[in-house]
Amino acid sequence: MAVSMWGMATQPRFSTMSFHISFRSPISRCYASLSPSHSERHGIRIGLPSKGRMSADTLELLKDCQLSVKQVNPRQYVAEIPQLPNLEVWFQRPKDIVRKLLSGDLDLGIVGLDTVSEYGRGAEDLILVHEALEYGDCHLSIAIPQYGIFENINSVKELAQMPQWTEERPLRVATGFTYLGPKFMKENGIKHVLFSSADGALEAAPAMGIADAILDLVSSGTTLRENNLKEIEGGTVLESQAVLVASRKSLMQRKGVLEITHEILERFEAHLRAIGQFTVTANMRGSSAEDVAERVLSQPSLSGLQGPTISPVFCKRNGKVLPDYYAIVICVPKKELYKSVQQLRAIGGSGVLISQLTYIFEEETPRWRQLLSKLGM
Ligand SMILES: Nc1ncnc2c1ncn2[C@@H]1O[C@H](COP(=O)(O)OP(=O)(O)OP(=O)(O)O)[C@@H](O)[C@H]1O
Ligand SMILES: O=P(O)(O)OC[C@H]1O[C@H](OP(=O)(O)OP(=O)(O)O)[C@H](O)[C@@H]1O
Ligand SMILES: [Mg+2]
Repeated sequence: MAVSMWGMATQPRFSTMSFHISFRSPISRCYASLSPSHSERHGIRIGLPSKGRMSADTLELLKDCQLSVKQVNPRQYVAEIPQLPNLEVWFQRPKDIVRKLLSGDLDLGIVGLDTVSEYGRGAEDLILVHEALEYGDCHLSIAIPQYGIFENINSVKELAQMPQWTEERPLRVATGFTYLGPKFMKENGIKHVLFSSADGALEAAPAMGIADAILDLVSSGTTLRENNLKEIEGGTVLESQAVLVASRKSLMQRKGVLEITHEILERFEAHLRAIGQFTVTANMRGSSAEDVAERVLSQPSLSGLQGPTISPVFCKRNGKVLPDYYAIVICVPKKELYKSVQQLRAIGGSGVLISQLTYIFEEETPRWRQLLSKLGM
């Protein structure tokens, strides 16, 4: 057995093949005996991270989508979203959200893709409804020391080819990702690896002599740098960000889950599309709406998502109602904002008003189609 597991402290050795974490934790089994099982309960449940770096951003995303969570106090693990009265919110640790989706104790959840991949272990019952909620960005990566025998090692290939690793003395990797780690090594044909399960401050393991390398989440890279570790080419196991995940069984069988998922998905997509877009309105004189449109469209930063929308603003002159000037409305990406204002001014625009967009609803939610097709509908 090339890839195997060793315990860091007093844990016994495990081989990867025989190392299986039960999806149903003792806690969820205990809940199951106390509360109605998957088929018996009627409420629809979403699991949200109870703590950690995903927690605040998740609540903020929901709030931005007008789905504010009403939680009586931070230690209460059940809450509600008044806009979605049929939905129960349960605050759980990210890994428990995935475990409870699999055990049928939750229907929907928001966690990092890393957590879904590690604790979901490719289970068919888990469906990614939205795979890019645009926060919680990080990647799961192998890191090795910058010094000593690793000084000139810069890729996974070079790491694997080091003569130091043998069956008797394998490469020791400390990680909390005891499913994804061995899987990655196997897929990359890396022999003579021994994984140890550990959580928290993994970056200290090489300097302490406990491991040769680590496999952990990286976002800014500061922790690696501060501990004289480096990432290597080909060593990224997974790119991760927050995702909306659902139980296939719940979507297909539990009344109302599909409808609630549709509403949440529509709001998420419309909101995320709107982030970074502004509506810009301005006034412009011109002989006709077409004349104004031509001037607007001659500028590269003013073409908008669709449009521009140009409406006549009327006034009464000598008893006659006539178009006096035109109001222009366009959508502009945040990074183009100032350029757009300059271009509007250059073509005679005045009174430029800018407001942030909350939602952009398209005719159809692309991910909804994808979800239905994943469900075979
Ligand atoms: N730099 C980062 N380190 C760890 N996780 C990150 C980072 N950046 C984003 N994340 C995301 O945040 C998620 C939750 O991380 P967090 O450390 O808050 O909780 P946790 O690790 O599950 O809790 P605990 O460490 O107490 O077990 C990760 O699964 C990942 O998706
Ligand atoms: O690339 P960086 O921005 O430096 O972030 C990476 C670090 O953040 C996480 O630890 P966390 O803060 O969650 O502490 P933990 O080890 O207790 O989980 C992760 O396990 C890394 O150690
Ligand atoms: Mg952590």
